[in-house]
Amino acid sequence: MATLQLKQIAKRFDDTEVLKGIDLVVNDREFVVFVGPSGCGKSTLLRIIAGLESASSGDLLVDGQRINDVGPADRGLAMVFQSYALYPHMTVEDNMGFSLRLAKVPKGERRAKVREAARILQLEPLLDRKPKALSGGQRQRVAIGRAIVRNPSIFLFDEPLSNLDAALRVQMRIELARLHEELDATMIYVTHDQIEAMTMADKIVVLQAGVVEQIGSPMELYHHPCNRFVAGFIGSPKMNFLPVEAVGSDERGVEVTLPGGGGSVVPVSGDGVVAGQSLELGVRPEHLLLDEQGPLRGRIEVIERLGGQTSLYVRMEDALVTITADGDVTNAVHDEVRFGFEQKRAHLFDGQGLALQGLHRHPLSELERRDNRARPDAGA
Ligand SMILES: Nc1ncnc2c1ncn2[C@@H]1O[C@H](COP(=O)(O)OP(=O)(O)OP(=O)(O)O)[C@@H](O)[C@H]1O
Repeated sequence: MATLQLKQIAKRFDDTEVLKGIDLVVNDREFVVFVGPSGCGKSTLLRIIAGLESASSGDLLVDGQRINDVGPADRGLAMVFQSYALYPHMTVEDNMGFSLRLAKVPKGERRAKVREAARILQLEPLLDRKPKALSGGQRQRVAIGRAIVRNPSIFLFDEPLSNLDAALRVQMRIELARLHEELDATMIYVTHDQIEAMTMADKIVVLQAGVVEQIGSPMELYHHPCNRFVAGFIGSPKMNFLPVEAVGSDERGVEVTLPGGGGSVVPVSGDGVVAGQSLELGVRPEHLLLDEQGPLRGRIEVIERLGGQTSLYVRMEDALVTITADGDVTNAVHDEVRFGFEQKRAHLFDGQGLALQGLHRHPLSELERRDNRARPDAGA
């Protein structure tokens, strides 16, 4: 059992406040990913959890016990770093067993634990090798093995895949997901890569400038981003944003004037919206649809064919939008195209960048329901 709770964690380096009161619950066996742009404070937050950095204020609790003053070695956590930090003169087996040797674990027991971790990570044939005779992915697995042998209550990963090439990152992502299943452990994972966050997390924590922007399951964040930042950060290719003007609102939603003069009703709550108000329409590339009758128009600037699907980059009057189309779409660069969008999948953001609340929410999965119950702040 390991539940981690952060209460109002803040961190200052001299005059700079890099974490501004973080509240978070990481439930037992959850895979939680901290994601956000460079410098948002995610590594600092992980290092505070690990005990490598102290919080300026706030409380950290593991299973209800305050651990702020407990040293890093005694927190029952194990951290895997981006730089693998393996000892070059030691074999894989000795690298993996090193912390156990320091802890004076008897040799037989040490060997058994290392062998078991090597089995889980498929490193058995490599136990006698030195790190320099390993590939990047194999070194990273050894670094993970070093954490596994310590049988931590919580695993902490700090961008562990960023030194690997794209293909290996995909493979390691799958292995980490499998590892999470097999070990049934609580894991906290830091990345700036929203695809890693989407594919691995039970729960994503989106950070920006030391503040939590939103916490939710991957699909919760995809369907219901609470603001423009989260909407633009989660999802690939990125969400498109278009300036629109409110005409009015009723029970169907908010009616807006689109760029080019067409109109549309977006099924979101119009509370507080006044006629003439400037808003932003957010539509994901996969929800923009080529349609000769569509209310939007532009000229294709670039076409990216990925095989199964094609990205069209379309220049509108004052925006460049991305449309995800069929792989076999026959359009060419410079074509004028018309397109529309799925209204029920569109978002509207006010002048502060806050999302107007959707009238028709997608049904939550069982996981999301459980997740929301566990979060006292998760009302809507
Ligand atoms: N020891 C330190 N002294 C002063 N400032 C620091 C220190 N460590 C981090 N910072 C600052 O704190 C902020 C957050 O850093 P942090 O490394 O947590 O960001 P991050 O989100 O992990 O970014 P990245 O993805 O680039 O690693 C940055 O502005 C950084 O410059």
